[in-house]
This record gives sequence, C-alpha cells and structure tokens, in this order.
Amino acid sequence: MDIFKVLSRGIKTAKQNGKAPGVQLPSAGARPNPQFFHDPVSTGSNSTKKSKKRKRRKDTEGEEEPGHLDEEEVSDIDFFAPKPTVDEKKAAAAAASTTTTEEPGKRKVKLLDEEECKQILRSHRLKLTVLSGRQATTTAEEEKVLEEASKKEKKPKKSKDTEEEPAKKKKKTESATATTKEDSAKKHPIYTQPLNKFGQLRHIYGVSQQVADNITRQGFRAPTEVQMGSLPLQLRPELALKKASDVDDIDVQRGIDFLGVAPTGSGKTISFLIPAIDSIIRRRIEKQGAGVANETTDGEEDQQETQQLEHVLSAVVVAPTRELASQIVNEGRKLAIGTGVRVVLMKRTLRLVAEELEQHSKKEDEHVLEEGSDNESEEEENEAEAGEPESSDEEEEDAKQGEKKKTSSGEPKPPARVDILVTTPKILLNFLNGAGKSATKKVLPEVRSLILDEADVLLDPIFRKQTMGIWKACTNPELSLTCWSATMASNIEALITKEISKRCKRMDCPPKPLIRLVVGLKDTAVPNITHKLIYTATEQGKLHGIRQLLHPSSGDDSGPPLRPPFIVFTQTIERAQSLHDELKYDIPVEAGGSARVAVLHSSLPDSVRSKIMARFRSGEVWVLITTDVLARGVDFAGVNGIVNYDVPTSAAAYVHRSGRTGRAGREGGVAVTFYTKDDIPFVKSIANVIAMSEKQAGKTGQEGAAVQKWLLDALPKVAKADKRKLKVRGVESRRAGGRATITTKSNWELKRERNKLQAIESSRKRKRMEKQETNEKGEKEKEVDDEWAGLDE
Ligand SMILES: Nc1ncnc2c1ncn2[C@@H]1O[C@H](COP(=O)(O)OP(=O)(O)OP(=O)(O)O)[C@@H](O)[C@H]1O
Repeated sequence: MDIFKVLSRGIKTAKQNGKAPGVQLPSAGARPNPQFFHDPVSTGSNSTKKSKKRKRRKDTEGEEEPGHLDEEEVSDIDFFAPKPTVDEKKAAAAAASTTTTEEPGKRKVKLLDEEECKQILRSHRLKLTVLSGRQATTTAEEEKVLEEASKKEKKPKKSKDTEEEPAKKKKKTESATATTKEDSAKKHPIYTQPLNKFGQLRHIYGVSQQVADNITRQGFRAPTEVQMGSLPLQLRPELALKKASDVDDIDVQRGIDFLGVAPTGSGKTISFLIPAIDSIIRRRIEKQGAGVANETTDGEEDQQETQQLEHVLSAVVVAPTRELASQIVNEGRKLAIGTGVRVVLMKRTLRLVAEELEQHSKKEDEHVLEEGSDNESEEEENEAEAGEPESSDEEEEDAKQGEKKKTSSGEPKPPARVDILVTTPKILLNFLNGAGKSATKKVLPEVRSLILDEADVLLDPIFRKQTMGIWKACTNPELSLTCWSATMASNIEALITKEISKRCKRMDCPPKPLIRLVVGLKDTAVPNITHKLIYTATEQGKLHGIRQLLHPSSGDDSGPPLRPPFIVFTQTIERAQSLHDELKYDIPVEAGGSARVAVLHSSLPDSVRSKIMARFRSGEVWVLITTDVLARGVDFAGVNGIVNYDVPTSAAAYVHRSGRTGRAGREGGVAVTFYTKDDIPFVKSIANVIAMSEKQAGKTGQEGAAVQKWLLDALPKVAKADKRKLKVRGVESRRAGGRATITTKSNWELKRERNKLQAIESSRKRKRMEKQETNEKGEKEKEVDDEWAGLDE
C-alpha cells in the first residue's frame, strides 16, 4: 500500500498538480536556489520606489537540473541582476569602468563599487546598518548616556516615589538611547561587498581550500542572502567595507561585532561557522609563521599544517536547546573535515582548559561572574527547556581515554581537545561556576568568538543571566560577539549595544563596531510557505481538525493540504503526551501503525529524545508531536508542514515554529494554526505576522491569503500586559489543572466520568473507614480478652 495514499487521500495540491501523492514531497528535495528574494532593482534615484514583488530567476525555478548550474557559469555581477534596461546598461558600463582591483595578501581580487553593491544588496533585500561603535559620534554619545544613567542610579531623588524613580529614569534613558541609535542607524545604511558565489570565499576572502571544498561537498552552490551579506563582513571587514562610503569613522582593524536577523531556514548556521573555523585556521597559520593567510597554500597543505597544531578553545556557540546544539555540532564537523579544527558538544563530564579565578583576591573577577552565579532557581526552571546536550562519539572517546588514564596512573583526566565548543547556557555556566558555593570560578580568556544562536531567546529573561554569565566569562578583550535569529526585538538589540559598551568600559578597550544585517522584513515568518488559520468553536473541534489533516475524506478538497511528515506543536508537555495518546492509533497498521506517531518533549531522557529525532529524520516517524522545545533552529529538510495545535504564545514563537518547514528556500510547506474562542484575544499578533509574510510573498488580497483584511480588523488588539502574560504562561485554561488533557470526550461526558470517579473514591474511603473501625473494635475486644486472660494467669 502506498503509505502516503493512506494519509493524503483527497489532498488538493496532489490533485491540482496531477501527480500521484507521495511522488514529490513539496518541502523536500534539493533546491536549485536557496535564496528567498530576488527583486528587480534599477539604478537611479527612483530605485527604492520600484515594485518589490518576489520574482525568481527563470533558471532557478526547476527548468534546469541542479547539477547543470555550474559555479563558473555564474558571473560575479550578472547572477543577481534583473534584465537591464538601456539606462541600466549604461549605468552598468559606467560601474564596470570604475571597478577596481585590490590586493588582500598576494592575489589580486576584484571588488564591486558601491553602486553595484547597493543594487545587489537591495535586490536580495539585505539591509546593513551600523548600530554602534562609530568612533566620533555614537561611542561618545553612548558613554555619556551610560554615565548619566549610572550617576542617577547612584543618587536617587528624594521624592515620594524614591524607589521607583531611578529605575523609571534609567528605563527612559535606555529607551531614549535605543531610539537615538536606532534612528541614526536607520539613516546610515551601508553597502558592503556581497558574497556573490561561494568561490569568492577562497579567492577574495582567503578561506582555506579545505573549507571551500567542504562547502561544495555539501552541495551548496549559491550563497543564501544571510551568507551573502554576513560572510564578507565577518571574514575580512576591511575588504567588505573598502568601497563603502560613510564608514570613515568605523575602525574594523580589530574585527566587528555582528547581529544577523534573517528568516528561518535561511542558512544562518554556516554563516557563523565558516568564520569561526576560518579564524582558527588563520591563527594557527599565523602562529606557525606562515604569513597572514594561506592564499598560496593548497588544501592538502592547509590540512597538514593545521593538524599538527594544538587545540585551543577559541569559539563558543551557545544555543537554547540540546537538539539545536547537537545539530550545530554536526554542521560544524562537516565544514571542518580535514582542517584539524575540533567542534565539540559540551557535556557534564567534559573538562575544558579554563583559567581559575582567585576568589576574594580580585574584586573585579568576582564581578565578572556575579550575574551568572546567583541563578540557581532560574537554572532549575530552565532545565525543562534547555537542559544539557548529549555527548558525541568523539567526546565519549575523549572521556573514556581520560577515564582510562585516571584509573591506570591515578592522574586527573586531561582537558578535552576543543577548538569550537557548542553548548546550551546552563551546562557551560555550571562548569564555569563549579559545584558548591566555595567552588573556584573559571573564565575562558582564550575565547575570541562568542556566538549566540537564537540570541533573542538567549537574552530573554528566561536565559539572560546564564547567557550573560558566559559572555562575562569570555574575558579576552578581542572577543567578537555575533548574534543570530529570525526574530530580534528592539529591546534585545538595545541590550546588546549597552552590554558591549559596558564591557568595553570595564575592560578599558575601544568598542568594535556593531553591524546589523536584516534580510527581508524584520520579525516576519517564512515568506515561502502557506499559512492557514482555522477557527474551531471547542477544544474537541481541534482534535477533529487534526484528524481531518491525517485522514482527509476522499473527494474533500476543503481541508488544508498537508502531507506527512509534519510537526504538531502543543502548549505543554502534558498536552503533547495526551495528544499522542489520542492519535497514536490513528495510522492504519498496514501503514506502520503507532510507530508513525511520536512525542518529544524536555521531560524525556536524552537518549529517548535523540532516538526520536533520528526516527523522524529517517522518515520512520510521520507525525511528531512536541512542545516549543523543537520550535527553534532544528532543521528537518523534508518536513512538509507544521500544525499549531495550540496557538503559539508570541508572534516570535509563531515565526520559529512555522519556520520548521520551507527550509533553504523550499516551497510548498504549510503552517496550520488552530484557534478557539479562548485564543481570540491573542490571535491578532499571529495574524499580523501571517499578513506580513504574505505581503512579502506578494500574496496580499489574493483569495489564497490566510488572513483577509476583515479578519485583521475584527480581531481584538492585544494589550501589552496580556502579551507578556501569554508569553510566560500560555493560555491559562490549558495549563495543568485546566483542560490540560486532550480528548474527544464532551464536557458532559467528562463531568459524568469525574462524578463516577469521585463516587468510586468516596465508596473506597467509606469502606476503608469501616474496616478501620472494625479493626479498632476488634483490637479493643482483644485487649479486654487479654486483660481477662492476664487476670486468669
Ligand atoms: N547556501 C546554501 N544552499 C543550500 N542549502 C543551504 C545553504 N546554506 C544552508 N543550507 C541548508 O539550509 C538549511 C537551513 O539552514 P540553517 O539551519 O542554518 O537555517 P537557519 O537560518 O539557522 O534557520 P533557523 O532560523 O530556523 O535556525 C540547512 O539544511 C542547511 O544545510
């Protein structure tokens, strides 16, 4: 039996395409072009007013087989350009005449002039701005504001509301600073060199041949937008900014701090891994005295050189969940094959090379970790979602070797050989803080790159103290911070700017420029998928709805097209479990039965979690029921859709959940969101995100758009306080004690069942009491008997 026939009978798209269901999964398979945007942009002053409707190149729409698009066929300039008009041809000719050659190291390279950069960046909706670190203006401004804020903090006004005053003022000053910076940043977009093709990594930016080969080996042929915009700046900022105007007051000699905001599935992971691996290789070669870069050495030489060198923990990648951390390790290892760079997952037993702080001797040192160390209760709370990542084979091997050494010679375990450490916040902070109050705290002075993946959640109150603790433990003054996410609220950006400034002041070093890249519109969901909002009057209606998705009745074209594999998100662990109990027998035995439906949440042991992940990746599991633990970062290439069984608790959560489908520019993914009347007060922010995504995809006003204007107008506005509450607690009635259990039974049936259970319980209690009374009576009679017996004796 065709397994997909069982689950996708009557599905609209399959019929429309005239293809048998299951032949081609919409969200799976190779994509000829992983880019999201390619707008026609013309030169001249009117260029910004031109239509921004999404349009792909003809040759990327599937007419040409992926293998036919040779990298060399893609010219540096024409690859992204729309069909030029006569004016544009003239402008291009003028631009070509101004294109100059530069010489980074030994090889002559071609750089685009600013106008060309501007066109390409605009065509791909890339916007780069300097958020802070301009030498003349922002830094001085920032310092002044910070000084004023700290003065006011120390000397509160003696008024009635003395306690609230400094906090309020500080908040005001901070938001004023953020607004000023935001405004000035908006005024100053910068046009850096884009990475037009991966070949330029080697030829222009001097990335090692081995890394370049590893990228090709993975089948990545064209860089995604976030890679285009971020890699040149991270690898060689001086070169990336060479042709840009309005950057004279930016000093990039010591590198930059970077903030990358790009859609889900747009390839942010390799955007931070390539520079991290490259800088380690570069430093090793520098140490060996082989010159600045390795332009003249080939891949094999790179390999030999790097493998002989020692491993120094140089980069730390922090991710919010163990699943994401494991995935980053896998990606990193693929990119680092043959380079000698070791990418390792943090685990409890791992010993890292760290500098121990002398306690109570240096006040400053205590201060370094104070924010991270008083975090006991929050850590416990976070464990449910974050926890510790699992150990890798290599680490196990290290651990075993260390253990052997310890048992044979009595020596302590040697520190692990690590270049790039990938971790969740809590486990690394536990290592740094040590066990017990008197434990010696540690810092990581060799770390030069701190990467926060899903930075907005890592700097959200739930993880903030832990993340700040790690950041502060990276004491190298040359540390570069890079932050990545598909969503980045302005308060998080302001926090990053403020913390960078405070840190530089504390360390007495000039700040690096903080550059932000935004791809597309900020904080919007994946533009290349279909969104569906479905109202059901009751909770039971949702269960009926999801069954409709699993078993669309033959000839029923009304339901949303959704084919397995898909992920179902619920609000709580309890609800995930009970939904699993309800659905696990819904798949016919001939199609695999209950093995096709699985549940994954943070209460399950690590080994079970990783097995389920593996089964879902391999296609054995078709329906994965989970919580927000899998909402961020996790990459399953073939996922055709996601179902928000319970509404996401924020607009950002919606963006990340729905971003589990439509990865790397694949089209055809579907995000279905059920909502009941309990959710109505909260649906507006989600409907807004959907409307913005559809606008980006040019779908507004079309019949197929999930959110019609009347719906947006009709939905009530959400008060800020309610938004905050929802984010933390979710829909109250679905928490434990409320309607946490998912079931098909009606309220009347549930009430009857509850009454029956209560009656049984009271009957049992009554029987227990009667028995107890009888026993007591028996005891008394026995006592009387005993008394008589005693007297008899
Ligand atoms: N240039 C490329 N060409 C084709 N595929 C790519 C390219 N870069 C990355 N990918 C693939 O795209 C998928 C998504 O990448 P990645 O997980 O890095 O996305 P992301 O932006 O981090 O998403 P999220 O915001 O959900 O974390 C991965 O399977 C990755 O291998």
